[in-house]
Amino acid sequence: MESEPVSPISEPDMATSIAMAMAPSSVPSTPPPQPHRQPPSSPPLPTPTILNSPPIDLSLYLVTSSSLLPPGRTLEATVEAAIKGGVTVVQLREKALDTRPFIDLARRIHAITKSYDVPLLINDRVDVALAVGCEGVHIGWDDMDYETARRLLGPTAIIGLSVSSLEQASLAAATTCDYIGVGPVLPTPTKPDASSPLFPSGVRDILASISNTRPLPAVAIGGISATNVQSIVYKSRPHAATPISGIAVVSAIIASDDPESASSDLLTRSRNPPPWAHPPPSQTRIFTDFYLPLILSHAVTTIRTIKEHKPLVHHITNAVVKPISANVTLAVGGSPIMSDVIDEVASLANISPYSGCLINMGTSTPADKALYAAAISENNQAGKPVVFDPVGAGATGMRRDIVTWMLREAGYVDVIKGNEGEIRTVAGQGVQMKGVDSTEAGNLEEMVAVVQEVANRERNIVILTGPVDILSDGTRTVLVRNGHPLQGLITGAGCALGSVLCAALAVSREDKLSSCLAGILAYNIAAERAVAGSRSTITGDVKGTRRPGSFAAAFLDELYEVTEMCLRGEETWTGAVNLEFR
Ligand SMILES: Cc1ncc(COP(=O)(O)OP(=O)(O)O)c(N)n1
Ligand SMILES: Cc1nc(C(=O)O)sc1CCOP(=O)(O)O
Repeated sequence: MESEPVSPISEPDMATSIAMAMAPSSVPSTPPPQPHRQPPSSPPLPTPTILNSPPIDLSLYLVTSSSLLPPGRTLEATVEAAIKGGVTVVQLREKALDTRPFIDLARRIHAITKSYDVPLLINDRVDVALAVGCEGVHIGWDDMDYETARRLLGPTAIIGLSVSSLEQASLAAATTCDYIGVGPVLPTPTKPDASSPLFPSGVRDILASISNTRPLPAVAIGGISATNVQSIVYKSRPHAATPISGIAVVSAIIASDDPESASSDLLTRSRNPPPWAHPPPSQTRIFTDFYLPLILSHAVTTIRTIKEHKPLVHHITNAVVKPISANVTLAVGGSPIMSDVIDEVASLANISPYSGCLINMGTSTPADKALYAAAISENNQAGKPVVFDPVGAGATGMRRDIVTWMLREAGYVDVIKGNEGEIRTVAGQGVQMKGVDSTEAGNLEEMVAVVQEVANRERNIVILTGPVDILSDGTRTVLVRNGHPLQGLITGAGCALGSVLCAALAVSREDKLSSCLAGILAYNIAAERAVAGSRSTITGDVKGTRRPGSFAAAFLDELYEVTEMCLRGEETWTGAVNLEFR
């Protein structure tokens, strides 16, 4: 995250005494040690007549709430520990305090923040900020209006505004405020009167909406913790617009028994790209017809790597498809394990350098959410891929709720794979599925647009399976016109594709779209070969089929054959590939 310089404030001079009171504090001659903090990026302002505030480092913004302190801890000790851990701004937000004790507490906290050269802002109360002489305030839309606050506090004070909607973003951008607090990102018990959660995609829309008028420095706030911070920072980053400058938290630091470690952990995670992040487009394969030979050659290499590394595929899947999923995983060279035990997910995510987790919602109940959350979190932290199959997503309200929760709150899934009805549901369209099978038959161009939209929103890979499979990472899109209708007549053939995708990503994640394409191609060409009949490299037989029962067996055989060819470096099977790049 980059720290944005604050725009010049062109207010007229204010009453000197007020401005003096709000001038940034001077740095003590011998500041205490600051293990995680960088030196201030510009010297403190000598007089209040200078109209430019120094840049504020919003990287890790602590908002206080004494009511959340663990028993025996003081706010003073917590704030100091948090600053030592890397907090760059402190906001005193003490809703229960009357004016006199609020000012007393603010003076004590300011003495600490000043000694570390960290700005102290006061929540809502311009009068308290003036009384204490701290660096500024944070105000919402029910508090004193911005222009009055600016007039009282003077041009050099830091003033932040809350933003919960596009409308508030545009109002804030029309002021000379120094930053915005955008939230709540997720539901949070810390602020029961907060408006509806924005989720990372809402934060992204807000940042994008002001990017052409006034790209204000922004912190995301609400429900942010060590486990979700990377996902929030990653997913909230807009394309071609300034990303958030930092994160603001209350409970993740204030309620911690070790606020110094909690702060340094949050700062490290928020600054470092998550292990599952997409590489920039310049580092991924170019998807055009010209590069087809390279794309196919890479597909062969990916499948060969599955055979070589035998990745563990942790299936959290429905009972109906477990046998075919295990058989398909074995046929492509992976190692399947079926486990729905929450206590095992951490071990399974870390058991091997080559592993991944497939979450299939076929027979989900709300009680499974804890298992899904743990599996996603452990695999995210281990940098292992998660493939999500939202089976029957549009069939019932319960399934829709699980899907919404999975994508908004549970963490990051690398791939969402589903049929048309499922992907439309994930996109937020009010599709009513009759069961797990898609009854939609939309226009291809529109389906391509839906896939691209969800991939952009989730910043992951989205795969819509059907007569034509559509894959996209939001930037590159490819249509696969391979496969056979008999695949639709075998229970679990769709679900078991998730096993292959997971195995491919477990061994090759530098370009996730290419890895998924490799898995789909091997899978669909195997289906075509099962119907057409091919000469077995093992027995020499040629035997095709047009009936589902024998197709199931022939399909497994061909999947094995195709992937064994890859192991030998043979690319002939790719001659049947039929792709269209968009
Ligand atoms: C950094 C930051 N962003 C938003 C808020 C919310 O402020 P507000 O809308 O004034 O609500 P209360 O905090 O007063 O409940 C904030 N405090 N800090
Ligand atoms: C103070 C505040 N403002 C919010 C907003 O959406 O404007 S959410 C919030 C509370 C954030 O607390 P926690 O980090 O414990 O979830």
